[in-house]
Amino acid sequence: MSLPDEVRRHVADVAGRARFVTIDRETLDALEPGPIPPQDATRHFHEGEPADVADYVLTLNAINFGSGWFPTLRKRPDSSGYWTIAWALADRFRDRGPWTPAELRGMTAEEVAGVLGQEPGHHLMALYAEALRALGAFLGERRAADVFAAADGSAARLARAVVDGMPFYRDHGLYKRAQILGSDVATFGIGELRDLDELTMFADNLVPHVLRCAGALVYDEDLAAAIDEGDLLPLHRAEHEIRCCAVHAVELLSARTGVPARHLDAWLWDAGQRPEVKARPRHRCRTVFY
Ligand SMILES: Nc1nc2c(c(CN[C@H]3C=C[C@H](O)[C@@H]3O)cn2[C@@H]2O[C@H](COP(=O)(O)O)[C@@H](O)[C@H]2O)c(=O)[nH]1
Repeated sequence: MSLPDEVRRHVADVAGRARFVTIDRETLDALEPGPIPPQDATRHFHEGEPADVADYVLTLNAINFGSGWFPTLRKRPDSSGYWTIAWALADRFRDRGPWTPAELRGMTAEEVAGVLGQEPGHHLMALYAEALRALGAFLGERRAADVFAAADGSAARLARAVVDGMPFYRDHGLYKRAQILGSDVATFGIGELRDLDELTMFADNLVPHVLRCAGALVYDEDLAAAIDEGDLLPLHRAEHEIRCCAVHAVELLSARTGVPARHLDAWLWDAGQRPEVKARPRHRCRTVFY
């Protein structure tokens, strides 16, 4: 079974017996997909040699997590947590190019903090350094382009490779970062992948929040109160139900509209950048998975 199919089966099972989250089918079935946003050429590194852009995509993906800590990060102007990290990394690639696998294997929290403009002692910097050291070990003497080529045109196979190769990708049942990697390889124009439409929605904390704001996901009273209070959720249980129900809801939306889940994800995630959506607290969980 392909990794995305494994996710589809898992989320349908969790959604079918969820205790804290329900999918409001009437609201979901009334949703009409919106536009996919254009690429951001300032805050993403698109302009380099293809091999360097490939290194950027994999390096960014390896640290594309930390949303549970984002309120404690120093943000760049008009930029969310993700965009702060993506932009700072893009500037590092502009100034000094990619890290070599050997440099990645020797990565320190101090160096990452320096690149990202954060406090060296911030816990997330230690996690990012650990993630980048694991990337360096996973690469060996390869470059990202070699990893993408080894996937032989399959986003599902690429996802399985990073899950097997790096512990921080083992977001079992959802595999958010492993799946968005293939989508980003396509988005950045650095590889042809033939099974992109097989990917599921990328289970972060923002897309479920957009669905909740739209009324398509309904949380039980205590869970909603905890989230609205800004409480950190423990990994799994209610947090896992939120992400699974969101992925399942997007699968239902994709089946009805014919729009691939990864495109629905891009529309919903972009909608989540709107101030009125950001003004309402979304769920926060301190994990390396998203
Ligand atoms: N579901 C989904 N989650 C996504 C993305 C992105 C950005 N990627 C796209 C952007 C342009 C390219 O097209 C990339 O594909 C980041 N995240 C997650 O969001 C969270 C942070 O959010 P905020 O606190 O607002 O920065 C964090 O867990 C981060 O991992 C996405 O696209 N979908």
